[in-house]
Amino acid sequence: MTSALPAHPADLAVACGAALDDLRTRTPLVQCLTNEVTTNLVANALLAVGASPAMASVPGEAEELAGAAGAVLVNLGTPGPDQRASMGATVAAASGAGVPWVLDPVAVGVLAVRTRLAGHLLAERPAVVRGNASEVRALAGFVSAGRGVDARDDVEAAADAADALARLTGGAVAVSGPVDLVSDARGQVRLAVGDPLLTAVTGAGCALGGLVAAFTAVAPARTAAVAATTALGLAAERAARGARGPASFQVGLVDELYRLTPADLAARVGTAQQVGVPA
Ligand SMILES: Nc1ncnc2c1ncn2[C@@H]1O[C@H](COP(=O)(O)OP(=O)(O)O)[C@@H](O)[C@H]1O
Ligand SMILES: Cc1ncsc1CCOP(=O)(O)O
Repeated sequence: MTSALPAHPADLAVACGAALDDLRTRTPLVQCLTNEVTTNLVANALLAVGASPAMASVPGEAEELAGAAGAVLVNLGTPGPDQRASMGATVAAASGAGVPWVLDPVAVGVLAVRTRLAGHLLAERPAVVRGNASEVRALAGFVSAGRGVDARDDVEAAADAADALARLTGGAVAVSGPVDLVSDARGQVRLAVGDPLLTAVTGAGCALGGLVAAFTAVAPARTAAVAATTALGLAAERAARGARGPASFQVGLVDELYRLTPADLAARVGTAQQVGVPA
């Protein structure tokens, strides 16, 4: 982690732009234990912002790579036997080596095996938890309306859960939705950014988890969460303009992540931030 934690909204915008610049210069290795549905989109999103993705799930190799990576992503979307056997050692190796790791608790609260697994993994204190509102509520022990991988709770209904999780981990928690929320010990940031087409392709949330991980390699947790959320959201806004539907939108999304500049990102972080708690 390199940049200082920014205090003011304008400082946060500048820090996010600087983080994208750092990412493109340093091309950090991001070791991903992620699901088999969306792994290609996650890898391409990471490449598009300048990171170097590696999906190594085999027990032994997974933790070996985690200790040498710039950041680690653990996404619980399809936790098969290899991943279940390697996740604990992978996050322990990351924590032991001072490598930040991100937990994406896909469908936690809906399915028992991954809900238990997520509870164990939390003990290794992820730098960022990135989930939708239902997942964040469930992970924090709140009653959740989640069904499958999609949220059935509003982002604002997960605000207290996000704060509680952030206190537990000492890191940041990013709740995705129409207006995203990032919580850490210093408070909450709300970001009005993105396009509804993000909900029409599978893997937008997973790609966001990957991007958050990439940014944690070069920036503190809150800056990383805000930068990744805004990068994906801005790319989506631009991709939506030329899209004929979800498939061309997904192609355009990767193109727009690739074309994003630090100045673009800093400017959109500036305009995306919402002041005050919505009624
Ligand atoms: N209605 C919406 N309008 C604009 N952006 C959205 C909307 N819903 C979700 N997003 C964005 O889509 C991305 C994935 O969020 P989400 O769909 O909540 O994740 P998940 O796939 O984990 O359920 C985030 O960047 C979020 O900001
Ligand atoms: C459909 C599905 N099933 C298990 S993982 C997965 C992908 C979920 O991706 P996202 O929540 O990012 O759309």
